[in-house]
Amino acid sequence: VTQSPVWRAISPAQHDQTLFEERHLRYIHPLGKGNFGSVELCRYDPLGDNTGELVAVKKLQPNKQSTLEDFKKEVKTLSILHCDYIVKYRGVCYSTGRLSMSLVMEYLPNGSLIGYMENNRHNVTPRRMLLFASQICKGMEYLQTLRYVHRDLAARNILVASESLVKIADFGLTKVIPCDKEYYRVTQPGESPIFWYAPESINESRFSHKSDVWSFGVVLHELFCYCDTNSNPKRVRSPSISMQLANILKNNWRLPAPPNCQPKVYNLMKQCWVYNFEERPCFSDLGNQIETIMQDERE
Ligand SMILES: N#CCCn1cc(-c2nc(Nc3ccc(C4CCNCC4)cc3)nc3c2CCN3)cn1
Repeated sequence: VTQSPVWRAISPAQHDQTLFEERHLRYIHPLGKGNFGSVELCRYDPLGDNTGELVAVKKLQPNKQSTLEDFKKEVKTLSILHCDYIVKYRGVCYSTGRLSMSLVMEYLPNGSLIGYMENNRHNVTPRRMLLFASQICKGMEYLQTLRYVHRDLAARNILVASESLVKIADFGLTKVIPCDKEYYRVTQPGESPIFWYAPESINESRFSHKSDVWSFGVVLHELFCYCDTNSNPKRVRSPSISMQLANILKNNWRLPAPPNCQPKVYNLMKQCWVYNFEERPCFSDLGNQIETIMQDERE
């Protein structure tokens, strides 16, 4: 019966837009490294005439930390997220032979916020930074409605879709908070980006929407420093660094205000960095405060 014309016309495999055939996925060049994998620019060109669309493809790089299971969870997570401020899932590509798969996503031509801010330092105004911040806030608010904790909110994981739109990406560390708890405890901390971590995440590997708020404060700081890592180095490697960082945070040391940063904006950062996570604002509070500052902000 499968050979009859009716069956052939509607066989789902042919019309499953989320299934990308490896033979039509043309590699172009690398785009970056995420959690658990590298991201490459490809053209999906089934007609073979270069009219196919550009896509960003994340290939799993299995190593001690990341397994196919983790990657499948990342794919599943991204596939159910539908928000203007979150990078769009396009589908998967199963590689023949090798027991591996790739995640296919929309390609955002301007790259990550880091490179964008460094290259456009002179024409990004504080007002535009606040627009980007409010969009990240909205994306995080959406994630929170689904009980997702991103756990790796950082400028390197924010992508620039256009000069007026940014999107959250890299859900490799994202976890769902169980229904009976308000936080997620991680067993193996792995390669932790501790300079974006809240104190409870450093000390107890405890992650919640409020620890994402702390990281959002660090992203705000990165934004208002034009992602210039010289002004505030945020990636230092040493065995005792997490203990030292935990102590200075406990003693209320915080990142200094970025140069020429309005007090109202630095005040937002400091709210995100309140030691006790219960006293930190939620993303909707932050979003409202940012909108208010934007209205007061004269261009
Ligand atoms: N997040 C996260 C960490 C992992 N990661 C994700 C991407 C990614 N990049 C792009 N686009 C992209 C990236 C770089 C450039 C240039 C910048 C100048 N220098 C040369 C390269 C251009 C455009 N689009 C994407 C993605 C994922 C979904 N869509 C890259 N790294």
